[in-house]
Amino acid sequence: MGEIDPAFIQPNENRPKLKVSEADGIPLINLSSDTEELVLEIGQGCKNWGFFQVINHGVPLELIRRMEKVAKEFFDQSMEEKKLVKRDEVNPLGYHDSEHTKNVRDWKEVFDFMVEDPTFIPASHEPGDEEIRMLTNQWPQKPPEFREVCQEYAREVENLAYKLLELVSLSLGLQADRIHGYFKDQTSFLRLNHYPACPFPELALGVGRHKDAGALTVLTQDDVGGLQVKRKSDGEWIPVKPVPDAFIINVGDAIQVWSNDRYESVEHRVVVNSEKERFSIPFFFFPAHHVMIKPLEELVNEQHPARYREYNWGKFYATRNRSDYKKLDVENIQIHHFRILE
Ligand SMILES: O=C(O)CCC(=O)C(=O)O
Ligand SMILES: [Fe+2]
Repeated sequence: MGEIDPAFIQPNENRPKLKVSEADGIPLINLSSDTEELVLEIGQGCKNWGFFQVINHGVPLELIRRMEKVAKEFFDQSMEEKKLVKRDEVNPLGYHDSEHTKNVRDWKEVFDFMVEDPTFIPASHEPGDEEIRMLTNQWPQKPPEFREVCQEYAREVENLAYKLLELVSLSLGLQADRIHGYFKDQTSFLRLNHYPACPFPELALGVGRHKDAGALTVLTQDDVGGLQVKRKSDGEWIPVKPVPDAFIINVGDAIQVWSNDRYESVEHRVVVNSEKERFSIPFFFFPAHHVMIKPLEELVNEQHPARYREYNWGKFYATRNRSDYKKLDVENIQIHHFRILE
């Protein structure tokens, strides 16, 4: 490992400082507290950080262990084996190792699967193209229990995501189930991330700075650390401390728009290190492709005029994804493209 492939090199302004402050303000919330208290704490986490962690979340800990085990076993296999379930132009699901964030290659390999099988999404990002495509998962033969564990894990984390969605809705003064309907025929997916040790941790990132596009992300990480969040108060990159058995939750762009900017989708990134590999498993909670996203009426009034024009979720996501398969010279679509200027 002498030279780094230039595709991985971050532009100067995005390179990580490897010494970071130990500051910690990201709330840790005990989900077994009573609802009133939870709503308050979650509202504060969403408002102040866009991130919080939860414990006593109801996802069986032994299932998380089994999930971590099959993820590690899968990635430990030879490239030849992993490529048997490689993503391609036809099927974007399965294994891949060449994702780009903002046109720089991420130092990671991943395995993706949809929560609903099949899932329906727009065939292309082209605004005029109404064709719909059906996505189906592809599963590796090895390890043998991989598929079953992944599916069981997905159902449990999905339940947690709905519970969190209710709490977030209540914290915005909405009915608990106000946003539920948008997730019928959801386009949610799970990703297993493996960040190998990297000889150039000052030049590359596991995932470049980005915001999550969907509603919520529910992530489990191992004890290595590396996820950093851009602190709202001063723009500093703050590490999200690994807490055993906790899930890290963050608000995505869809919640920012639905909430009419009461909550913001916060930038984050993953730094890698030269000694340890790292594993993480995000669940991206995404609405159905046909959902039009716009500020919720209840949150629009004279003091808070609508800040966004409506946009179609499926097309937004298809456009965002256009640049992560191959390096493409396109601007990443962001919700600010739909912002209504005052
Ligand atoms: O691995 C992590 O901790 C976060 C990954 C992430 O932000 C993403 O995949 O969107
Ligand atoms: Fe993310």
